[in-house]
Amino acid sequence: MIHARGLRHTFASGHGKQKKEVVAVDGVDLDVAEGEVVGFLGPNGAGKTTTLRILTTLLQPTAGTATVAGFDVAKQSVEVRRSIGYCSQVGSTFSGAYAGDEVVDHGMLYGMSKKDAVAHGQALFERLQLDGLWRRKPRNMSGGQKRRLDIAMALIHAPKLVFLDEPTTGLDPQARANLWDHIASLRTDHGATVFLTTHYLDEADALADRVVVIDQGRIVANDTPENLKAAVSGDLVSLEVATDEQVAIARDKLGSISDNIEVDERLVSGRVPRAGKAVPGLLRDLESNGVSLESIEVARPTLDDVFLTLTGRTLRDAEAGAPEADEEAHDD
Ligand SMILES: Nc1ncnc2c1ncn2[C@@H]1O[C@H](COP(=O)(O)OP(=O)(O)OP(=O)(O)O)[C@@H](O)[C@H]1O
Repeated sequence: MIHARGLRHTFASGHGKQKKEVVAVDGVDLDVAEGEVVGFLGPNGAGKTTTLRILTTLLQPTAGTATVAGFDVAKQSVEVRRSIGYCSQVGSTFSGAYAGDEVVDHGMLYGMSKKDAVAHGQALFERLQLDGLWRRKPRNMSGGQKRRLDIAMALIHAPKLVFLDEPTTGLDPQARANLWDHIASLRTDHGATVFLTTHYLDEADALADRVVVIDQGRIVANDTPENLKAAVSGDLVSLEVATDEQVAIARDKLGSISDNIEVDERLVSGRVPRAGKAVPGLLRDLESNGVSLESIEVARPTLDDVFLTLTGRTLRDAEAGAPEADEEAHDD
């Protein structure tokens, strides 16, 4: 469905002597198969939106090639646009008309008859829990309803591939969880392939079969959330021992299966690959050496841990260090 090779995009930023080049996307290779849900994850300024805009033909790559739904993004933009649904980060700009009319107009733009657009639009409203809102103006809708309306617009022409740019940004936790259900149903109910950007780790984890991590314009990881977490970080095992004397023994025993032990008073912790397998043996070892535990905790790694291991920075550090976009720069 998506095949990109060596995609690169540079923006000119600043004026006169201050003029410099910002490399937003720096040699991206990407493959997305039919039926996959892929999460494109990275901190602010990593290059997610720029990549997405290239794949949806809104921006020409400075270098590299990409095909989307079998069409070349640089040479067959009309065919690409007809084959995809796109929900941008800012959402649609609504004209003040009724929600239903907006969706129908959008479908007719894609060449649908009015009758088909109304029928499909109404079915989508029902599936996306927008029933009763056909004759409501989008400006009078809640944030979650507007995002679902954006998704209805993106789906009106029944595309087989849907791009969602940060679909849940700005929503409260309940509206986010609700939208997750709808995003998951894009594949199950509509048979769509989904490519979504996010900087929420839990979102990629919950929705995506595969996570592609981008940092400073480059892909730094590409795997299932499970494999990423298992391969890179290991699980965090934290042992709380009963007495000060036991700390050294616990450090020694946990240290035999973990490389980076940390001690905080009577709490001894370290990362252990596949802790589920290693911990029973560790517990026996501790017990036979006279260590009694107050508590033990095993935490699965998060994708945040993965990012830290891959780049040496937390997602928060990475976002704080991202260069500012130049609003006046030209896109292409
Ligand atoms: N129009 C522009 N002119 C100049 N620089 C730009 C422009 N758009 C983006 N950039 C820069 O390109 C880099 C990548 O930006 P991009 O918007 O693709 O990142 P992102 O990963 O989508 O970030 P976010 O999560 O904040 O949306 C950033 O350094 C950004 O400042």
